[in-house]
Amino acid sequence: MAAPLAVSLGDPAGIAPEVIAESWLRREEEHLAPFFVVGGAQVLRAAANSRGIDLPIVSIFTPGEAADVFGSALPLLGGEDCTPTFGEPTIEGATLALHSLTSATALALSGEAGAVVTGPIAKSKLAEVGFTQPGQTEFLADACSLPHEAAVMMLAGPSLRTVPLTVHEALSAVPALVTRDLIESKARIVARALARDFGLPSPRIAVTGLNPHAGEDGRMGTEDRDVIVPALATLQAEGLAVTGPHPADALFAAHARDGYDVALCMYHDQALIPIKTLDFDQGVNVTLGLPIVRTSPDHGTAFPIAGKGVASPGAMIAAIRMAGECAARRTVQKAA
Ligand SMILES: NC(=O)c1ccc[n+]([C@@H]2O[C@H](COP(=O)([O-])OP(=O)(O)OC[C@H]3O[C@@H](n4cnc5c(N)ncnc54)[C@H](O)[C@@H]3O)[C@@H](O)[C@H]2O)c1
Ligand SMILES: N[C@H](C(=O)O)[C@H](O)COP(=O)(O)O
Repeated sequence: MAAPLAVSLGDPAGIAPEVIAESWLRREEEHLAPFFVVGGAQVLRAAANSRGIDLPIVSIFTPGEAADVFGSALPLLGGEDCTPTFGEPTIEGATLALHSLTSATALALSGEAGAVVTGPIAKSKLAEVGFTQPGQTEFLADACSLPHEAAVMMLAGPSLRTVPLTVHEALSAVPALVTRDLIESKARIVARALARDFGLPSPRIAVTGLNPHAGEDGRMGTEDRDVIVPALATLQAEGLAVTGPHPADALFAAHARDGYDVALCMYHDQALIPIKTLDFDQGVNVTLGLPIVRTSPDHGTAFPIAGKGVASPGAMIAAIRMAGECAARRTVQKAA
């Protein structure tokens, strides 16, 4: 049995508290592994109330107590809290979000938690309280003493998996960042992770072109011909099932998606638009390459709809489910 999952609160002014509450409410029908939340009791209660949920919360003092509580109440670890201000992010709330993320990550690293599921944070708000990384992915890399490039973001839904080669970078900076080394290193991490955590021993990796029509033989940009093609040749020589560079505009059609297990895309929106178009309410942001399991819903804080009872809990439920599945698989692997 894997250890319970640690769920970080996310920005308390966003929708994370309410979708976490809804996830606990649906724990049986959604077959969710036991989880506990780190901090934010009054925020969670207020968020639940905004959806008409009378949320039973029980404080636990160690993660090990979570499983016994989970069937009748939401286990909560840690007493840090803040005043609920739905839709209005505050410094107090950002501080709580950062402390919750830090504690949840530490519990996963110690093995007391089987995984960390991160509630969405607002990067710009967290930067005001000392968060220096581009996102939670890089925060987790630092916590695991890994270089940022070793932590690979994958978005996974029922229809599609995508990985952005470059992530939170200005579009103008992307062409220079598309290098053979980055393509080769991320493809290797993806291949290893899909074998380890997703039961795909030889995953088919479709790599997109950077330019329209994958450069049209160099007539619309040369990165595809001069950078991506050689990188793929190197990976193919190593035995990885990589193909491309594929024209990105046709790669996400239903018939095309049957031909690969994951699409390695050149930049953030090239990877995230299709997954959030096809599977928004079931999309999971999973970090590959870490010694711990980390997932997050594909959405953000959604401040404008926080506390209004309209946020879908689907992606948070999917993130918790995937974390439980990956944690259970790693527990079996360790025991073997
Ligand atoms: N997992 C994460 O930590 C994560 C993911 C994406 C964005 N963010 C952060 O969140 C903040 C807002 O980002 P954004 O506006 O680009 O993205 P967002 O996902 O917060 O919102 C995009 C749109 O989707 C809607 N939406 C989001 N989640 C929804 C849900 N569960 N149900 C119904 N509608 C939903 C929002 O109302 C909005 O219209 C930013 O600071 C960004 O950095 C965090
Ligand atoms: N790029 C992610 C998305 O749009 O879903 C989001 O910003 C989360 O990134 P981190 O998990 O690195 O914070």
